Amino acid sequence: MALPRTLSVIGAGQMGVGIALVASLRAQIPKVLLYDRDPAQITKGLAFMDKLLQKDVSKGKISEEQAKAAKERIISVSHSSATGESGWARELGERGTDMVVEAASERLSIKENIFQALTQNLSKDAVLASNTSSISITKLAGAAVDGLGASVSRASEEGKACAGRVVGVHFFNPVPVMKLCEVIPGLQTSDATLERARAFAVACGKEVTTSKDVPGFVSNALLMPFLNEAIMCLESGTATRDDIDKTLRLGMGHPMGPLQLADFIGLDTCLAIQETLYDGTRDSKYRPSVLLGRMVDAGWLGKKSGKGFYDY
Ligand SMILES: NC(=O)c1ccc[n+]([C@@H]2O[C@H](COP(=O)([O-])OP(=O)(O)OC[C@H]3O[C@@H](n4cnc5c(N)ncnc54)[C@H](O)[C@@H]3O)[C@@H](O)[C@H]2O)c1
Repeated sequence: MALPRTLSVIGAGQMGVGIALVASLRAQIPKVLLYDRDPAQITKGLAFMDKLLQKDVSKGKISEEQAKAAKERIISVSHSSATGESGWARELGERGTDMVVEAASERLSIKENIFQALTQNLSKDAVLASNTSSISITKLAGAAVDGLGASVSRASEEGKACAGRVVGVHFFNPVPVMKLCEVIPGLQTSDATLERARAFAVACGKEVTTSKDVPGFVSNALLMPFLNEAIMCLESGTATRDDIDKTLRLGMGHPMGPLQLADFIGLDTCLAIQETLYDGTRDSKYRPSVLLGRMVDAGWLGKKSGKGFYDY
């Protein structure tokens, strides 16, 4: 199965940077374009990548040359280098993008706008993948068709072909370390797109599982209620932060406690996933804890902002 020659990663947060790195270092995609609407995120992301590559070199996992080649394959694209509202998408198209992995913030409206801009600017055969943790791939595929304009219906042949190239590729955090990629077909995803997504994940060094397009997919439909229960335990004073995390670490053998894990994922991302689970199922068991909402209101987003349940 052919791998992309030019991969574009949208969003240079903790996931986008990790995906760009494994695509370059492991899958050896010749060109990996990294775009974020916030140029500071790209600068921060590239510096973090350097640190990870140097760590691999010092441990003898890769050579200096491999690290240098991996770095050279990654090209940053920022708002300042692209003009107009969709200038970034035009630039990704002009540079020959044949696969995208969208890893922007977990908000439906953000992702819908991105997918619309992608169909307006990229070649018709480019695979459009999302790293979303919970948002419906079927919905994103619908948004991609809307990008073609009001005259193209979602059920027309053109609409079906466009939606058929949208797929979920859900990597885990930290991407260079975690061995799994969950692949999610939407209702419209073609078999060829699914195979290209799987081949890409395998080339990035991952084992692949497949989940149906349900809110949270398999992974977060199981993980998020667990994290939410831990936050509710803290909220109700059942135990302290340290005792909740210690219980799971030492009693159940988890590598980190649920509150620490929520901090690592990002509390805004956890809240967004829980809201998708709750809205998508209307099942009260998925209601996000009030404390989680308040922490996000306070801007305490976990490790990435320097404060969450722990200080960083
Ligand atoms: N954090 C995790 O553990 C984890 C795991 C698997 C999947 N995900 C998913 O990956 C995606 C990214 O998560 P993250 O943890 O990297 O978030 P993050 O907050 O670290 O990064 C998100 C990035 O998206 C950028 N962004 C926002 N809107 C944009 C736009 N319109 N165009 C371009 N860039 C935009 C932001 O500037 C930011 O750099 C989300 O969909 C999330 O659910 C996260």
